[in-house]
Amino acid sequence: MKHVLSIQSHVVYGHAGNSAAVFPMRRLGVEVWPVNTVQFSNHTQYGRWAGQALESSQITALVDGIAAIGELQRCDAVLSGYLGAPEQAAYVIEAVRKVRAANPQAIYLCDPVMGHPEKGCVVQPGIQQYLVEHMPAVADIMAPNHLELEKLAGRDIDSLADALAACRDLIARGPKLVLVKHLDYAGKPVDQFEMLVVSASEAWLGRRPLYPFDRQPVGVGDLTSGVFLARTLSGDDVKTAFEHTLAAVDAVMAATHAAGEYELQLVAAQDEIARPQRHFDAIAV
Ligand SMILES: Nc1ncnc2c1ncn2[C@@H]1O[C@H](COP(=O)(O)OP(=O)(O)O)[C@@H](O)[C@H]1O
Ligand SMILES: Cc1ncc(COP(=O)(O)O)c(C=O)c1O
Ligand SMILES: [Mg+2]
Repeated sequence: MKHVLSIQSHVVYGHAGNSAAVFPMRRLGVEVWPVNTVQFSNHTQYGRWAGQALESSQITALVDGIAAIGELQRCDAVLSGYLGAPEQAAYVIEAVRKVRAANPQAIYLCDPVMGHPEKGCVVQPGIQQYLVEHMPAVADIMAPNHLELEKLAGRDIDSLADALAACRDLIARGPKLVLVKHLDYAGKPVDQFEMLVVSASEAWLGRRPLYPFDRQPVGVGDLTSGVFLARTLSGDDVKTAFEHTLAAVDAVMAATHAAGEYELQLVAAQDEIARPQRHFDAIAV
């Protein structure tokens, strides 16, 4: 059994952050230790929410608590996502350091959630800058969306070639692998949703259907990075983990669209998260 320390948001209603990633990872056979950076009534794209951020030092206190019962060396990976305050980022790095000290094989997947003002994804000021400056040197895997890759690269990405170059530049700064959870550029097939995964020696493009939602569901990125990490820990190579992620996330999006729902239908689609019926071949690029 693999164990993931997952440091992300918690929403009471619906699915984003840990509330989008923990159940799928468990459904994929991975044990998850959730640390909640915020506890909100609902995700921020509703435009209003109740709740608050966790005191930053609690991240260290909770990790120390696991070490104190002698279990931290069982941690195989740290996953971080939505943060509630810029101060939390340094504590995430501290948690990674402690986990690696307890288990030198442990990996760190950083989903650099930066927010998207136009879409209504609200992230506190200062978080973006910290993620750009500090996380590439610490993370083994980074999982940006298109906008986050542009911020990490410090330039616009207008083509697949641009995206590949940005991923390779990012790899030169630290991570061994970059998963672009959402790629968007002029000329992309209009009815397809694209993802990309890049290492120093390989690059795969993935396509899955784009569904015509009235309101775009939230938490897709968090689901994507969680599934990819769970499959990677289970022993998949990069291509296999990527193809499983494409298919599992597609199954959730298809179920959500078919149900006419705004929140991700993770429970309804749970069997397909574990064993998707459709398969999407990754394309070598
Ligand atoms: N198959 C799909 N069909 C339609 N929309 C999708 C599909 N998959 C994801 N999306 C939407 O694409 C957007 C991706 O969000 P973005 O912020 O770019 O990245 P991420 O969620 O990866 O952080 C979300 O609004 C999500 O609802
Ligand atoms: C509380 C919370 N967590 C996480 C996210 C990130 O969601 P996504 O996976 O769509 O990037 C959001 C986006 O609005 C959010 O409000
Ligand atoms: Mg995201």
